[in-house]
Amino acid sequence: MDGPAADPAAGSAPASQSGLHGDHPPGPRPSRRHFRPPTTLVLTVLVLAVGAGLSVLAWDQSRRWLHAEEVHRFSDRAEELHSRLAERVRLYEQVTRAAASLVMAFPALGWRDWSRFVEALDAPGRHPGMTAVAYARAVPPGGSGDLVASMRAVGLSDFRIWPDRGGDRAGDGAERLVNVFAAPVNEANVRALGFDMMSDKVRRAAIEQARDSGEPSATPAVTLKIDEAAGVKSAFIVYQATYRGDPQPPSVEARRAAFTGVALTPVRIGPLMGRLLEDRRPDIGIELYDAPPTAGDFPLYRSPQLPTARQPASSAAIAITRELPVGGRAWTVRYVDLPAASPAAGWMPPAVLAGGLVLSLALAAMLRVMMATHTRALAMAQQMTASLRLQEAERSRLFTQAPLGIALIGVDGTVTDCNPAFAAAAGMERGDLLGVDARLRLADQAAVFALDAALQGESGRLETDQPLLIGGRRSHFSLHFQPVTVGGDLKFVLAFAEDTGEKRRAEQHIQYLAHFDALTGLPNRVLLFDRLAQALREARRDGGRVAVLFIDLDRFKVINDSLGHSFGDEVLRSVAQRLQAGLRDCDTVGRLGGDEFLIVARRMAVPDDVARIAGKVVAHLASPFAVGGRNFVVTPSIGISLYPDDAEDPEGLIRCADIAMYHAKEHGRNSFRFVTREMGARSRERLDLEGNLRRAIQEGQLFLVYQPQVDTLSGRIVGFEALVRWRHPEEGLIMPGRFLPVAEESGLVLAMGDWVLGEACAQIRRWKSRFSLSVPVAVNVSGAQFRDGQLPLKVAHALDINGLSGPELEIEVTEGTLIGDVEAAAATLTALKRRGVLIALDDFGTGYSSLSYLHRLPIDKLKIDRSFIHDLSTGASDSSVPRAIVGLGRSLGLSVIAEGVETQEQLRLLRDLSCESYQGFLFSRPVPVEEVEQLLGRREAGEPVPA
Ligand SMILES: Nc1nc2c(ncn2[C@@H]2O[C@@H]3COP(=O)(O)O[C@H]4[C@@H](O)[C@H](n5cnc6c(=O)[nH]c(N)nc65)O[C@@H]4COP(=O)(O)O[C@H]3[C@H]2O)c(=O)[nH]1
Repeated sequence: MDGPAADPAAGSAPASQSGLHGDHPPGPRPSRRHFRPPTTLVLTVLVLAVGAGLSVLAWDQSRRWLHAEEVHRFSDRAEELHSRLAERVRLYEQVTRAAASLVMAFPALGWRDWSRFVEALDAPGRHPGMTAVAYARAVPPGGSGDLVASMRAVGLSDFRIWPDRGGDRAGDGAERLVNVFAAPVNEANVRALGFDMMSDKVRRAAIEQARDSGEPSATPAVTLKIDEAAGVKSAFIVYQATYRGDPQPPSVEARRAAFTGVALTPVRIGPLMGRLLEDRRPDIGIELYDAPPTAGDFPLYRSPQLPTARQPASSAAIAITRELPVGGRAWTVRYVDLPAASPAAGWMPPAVLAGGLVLSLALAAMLRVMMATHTRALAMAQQMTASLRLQEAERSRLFTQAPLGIALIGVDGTVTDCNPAFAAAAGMERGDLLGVDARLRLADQAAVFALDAALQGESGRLETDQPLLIGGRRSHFSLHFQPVTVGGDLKFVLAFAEDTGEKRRAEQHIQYLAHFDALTGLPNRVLLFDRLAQALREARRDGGRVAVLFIDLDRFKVINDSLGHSFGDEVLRSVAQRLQAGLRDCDTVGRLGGDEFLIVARRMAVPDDVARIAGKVVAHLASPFAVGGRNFVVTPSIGISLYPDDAEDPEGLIRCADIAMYHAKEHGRNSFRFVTREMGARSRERLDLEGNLRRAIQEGQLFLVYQPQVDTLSGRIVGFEALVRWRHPEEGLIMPGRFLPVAEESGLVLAMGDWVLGEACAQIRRWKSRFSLSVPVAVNVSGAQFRDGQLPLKVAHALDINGLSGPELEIEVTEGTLIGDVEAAAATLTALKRRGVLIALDDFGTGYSSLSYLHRLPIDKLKIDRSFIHDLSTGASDSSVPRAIVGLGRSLGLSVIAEGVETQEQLRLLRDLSCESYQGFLFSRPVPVEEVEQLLGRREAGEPVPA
């Protein structure tokens, strides 16, 4: 039935898809060579460097661009300026030419005409720098006198030709060219009249040039005669020759021959340039040279903003040099950009640089932040990858180590993967399971249906008691099929298998424990209540009666305490068996806890039926039990309640039966009682009593009475027994028989015992001092007090604070108190004895055990229980027990006292038995302190006391 062999590799596809069963063991993967990105710092520096480089480039480019722009702008301005300068110079030439034309047109032109002509021209006003428009007449050799005469004739009386060249320069025959007209008329111009132009070499050259060319001709830079006093050199003079006859003779010779003089216009270059530049911002500087300048040349003009020749010109300064034709000369004009004066976008390159640098910095900072973010993201990604790997490994581990069986079943129904838990649940090897067709191998048909449904896309669960797979081991399994789809397509089915067999058994056990008593196997309180409720429902329906029998084992606590708990447990098991044996099937016996059992008896017709059952229980338990090699009898006290007579619900019935059980116990044990109305009331009273007793101890409502103990022969008082009483504020005197059981059950007996001990010792001290009391006073100590472990300490304390040495006090313990743990009892008694107190064994003869332990205990006195004394007088039994006790005491060296002696007859018999002392109503009832004191007083006085 293994089916076709499946390809395990193909089969494991879903597993690898799901990643449940990874091939790789968890742990670090083989390391790979990773591209290590440049560090953030390197990249940042790189970006910063590139950014700075680009910024510098941009700065340089913008600087160049600005420069080009500036050059362009500057050359425009320079060209414009140059053309204006050229225009102005041309105007000077025209004015000169016009003046020459005037002379040629009117050779007889007078001084006044000239002046009018110049005024009309408004030469100095319209032509800045032009100081005058003048005319110098050629004076042939020897002609100077005529000229002077003619000039003086027209009113220029001071006219003379100057400089004096020594009468036509020693007859050099040189032609003179004398300034005859100069307008406007002013002092300077008039002073210049008569000047012989030819006397100056520079001027003569220009004049000859003008004469020979017929064109305007200019001098190089000269100092005008009018400026000589000031020494200003920067001026030039434009000359235009005048001819006789033909205004423009055709040849040089003709021109020389016809030459009559020159019109001239002296021009100061400063004003000329000043006017030229005055409407401009000082953004351009001009240097004017008479010829192409060579190093060290002094310019005709230099703008004041320009550095002087001594100051080095900025190499960066933009300059253009142009040639300017001036009266046949070629001036050189150098235009220089004045960057300081130019507010052009000089800020731009630094701004570009600064901006670029700032941008680079910002970029670098941004990059740094981005890189940091990137690094963080990378770290996070690595962390996530690591955690994903861890998860994957965890999942894989989970799959393999999961206690839940998990299998992956492919769409064709074959097992493609499974974990060890699934294989274990199936009882097969994992390898044998892979490739198996699950639908053919599932043992439970319901599981096959569920798997089919899962392969159709429907999940399903089921529980099965059959093996998981055919041939597998049997248990109880919980199966769950879960289809896994991706995008609506079924990929595989997950099968979860849990072996719940163990769990089920545990649950069943818990269920059992929840309803059955682990010790006896009987139904426990829960199940008892359930059965009782069920029985009540049935009785309600059928009208029958249900009886509840509350069984408590008499003195079981003593058995348990004295013989050990395992012994007690054995007794309880034996009791349980006997109780069960005697009942009908329809009845239920259960254990409520401790030594309490409950019987629920159904279909009771009359109370007698119940009584019969109770009687049977008593009878069944009557025969002795043999446990741990001992034979002993366990008697029950049974309380009975009936439905519907006493109560209608389980709680009520059990409470009633409980109350009745207490009554059975109080009235002789080993018996049963039906509950009565009065019993309920008493049970409530019991509860009230506990509360009141608590208050009584605190509020001092307790007091002690003392019963004398008397010598049987002499009748002398040999001691007293202190007995506690309760004076209830409303109910009056309450005897210990009523409140002691409550005190013992509630634990109040400890506080009460402390009080009794303290009070008795205090009383002894008082009597000792007042009556020289020499007999002991006995105090009863309950079992709880005795087992408390504190008794020797408490006794010592009570003695100490009252200054008692010990023998004044006698401690009475019952035989039952001692037999539980003889060793411990012996230790406590020894401790008491060591403190000097006397020990009396109360109720002696009623105990269970043999008297063998007596010699091991430090006891002083045996008290014969009063039931034996009572029986003595009634003749109910012989005197063998008191006799034996007296004999025992004697043989052990113990004194013996009889309790409850009421009659002379009893006293007589005791004397016969040689019992030393007695106490009882015959001599005195327990009496209050005052009465004791009367007795003591009389005795001290030597009076006889009643005997
Ligand atoms: N019928 C009859 N009874 C006689 C006669 N002579 C004495 N009795 C009574 O017998 C009881 C003697 O005390 P018990 O055996 O120690 O029995 C005591 C004792 O076991 C317990 N008890 C009393 N006082 C204390 C106490 O202070 N502490 C403790 N732990 N138990 C106490 O209560 C029990 C009952 O005490 P009481 O009611 O005082 O009852 C007393 C006393 O009144 C007699 O001639 N005839």
